[in-house]
Amino acid sequence: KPAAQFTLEEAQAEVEKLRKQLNQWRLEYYTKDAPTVTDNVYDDHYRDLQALEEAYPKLVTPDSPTQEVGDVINSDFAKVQHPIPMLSMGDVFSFEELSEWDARMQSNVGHPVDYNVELKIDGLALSLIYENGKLVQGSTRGDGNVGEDVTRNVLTIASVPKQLKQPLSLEVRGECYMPKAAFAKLNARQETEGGTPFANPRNAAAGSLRQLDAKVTAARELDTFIYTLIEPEQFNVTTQHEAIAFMQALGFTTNPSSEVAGDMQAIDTYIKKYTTDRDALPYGIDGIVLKVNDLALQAQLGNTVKVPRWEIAYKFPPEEAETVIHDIVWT
Ligand SMILES: NC(=O)c1cnc(OC2CCCC2)nc1N
Repeated sequence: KPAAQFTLEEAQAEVEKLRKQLNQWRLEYYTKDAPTVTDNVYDDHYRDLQALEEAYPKLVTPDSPTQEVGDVINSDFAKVQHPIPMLSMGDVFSFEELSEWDARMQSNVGHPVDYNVELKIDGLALSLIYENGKLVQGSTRGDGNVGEDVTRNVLTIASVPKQLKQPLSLEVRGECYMPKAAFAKLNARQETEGGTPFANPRNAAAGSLRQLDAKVTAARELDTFIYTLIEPEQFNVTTQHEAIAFMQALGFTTNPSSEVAGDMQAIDTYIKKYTTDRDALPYGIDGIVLKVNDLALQAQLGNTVKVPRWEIAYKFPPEEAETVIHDIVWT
């Protein structure tokens, strides 16, 4: 029932129940990568707690999941400070909202803006740092400022170049994901060996990358799509589309489906294409990402505390989780 219909006592009891339940689910999700509920169930309970905390602010406690930013850091990993924060993305859930975002951008900037449109790979964010072309560090996003050092695990991922084609010192970021076929094989093996099957490829990728034993990671057939070049001006790269080509030329795996779009018509076509093609892709996507293509303009627009102003994610409606898992694992 709506938060406003709760008395303070009822709200107190409900908030405590929701907080305990959500923190238990967070623990499963972030430290054991084996959640017992789907993301939608988690999100619904989270929104109920948020509504009650808004109605009764004095019920908010520091340990409430609404007060925590980003991933829970697994203390077994060494910590890594990200020199440039790894931000998450604002997201919209309809083409209309996306068009409104675009309209605000165009009026903000005062002239037509080109976007680089990319598939939103459903994995976990990864940072890779190279010195003179040699991979020296791999890390997770963590809370955006402090992540986990997963270098040993990253060295076992075939698509991560250990040595770049040029002896450059740079940082790139991208998505670590588990291809659908690898996910099906893994869950089938989990079933036969009495392990816990993973709910979806994203959880499987997170659980596989954030393994303390790199040999386990090596067996999980993880893959990557790299999409961000840090400090591109150092390499005279001026657009996001160019940055992807530059990183591909160095040996990184980049997603072949990114393209420059000059208007919402082109973006609508892209969204329709990948809404249709989604199930046929060999990897999971949960939407598309629009980025201002001109990197100088991105820098000018800057970021809010949590998300860049120059990009937005359009999220597809959640597909029937059971159907997806059923298609992949048991047919
Ligand atoms: N999951 C993806 O495929 C994806 C995620 N993030 C980004 O961009 C970063 C750049 C700064 C904040 C988000 N691009 C993507 N394609």
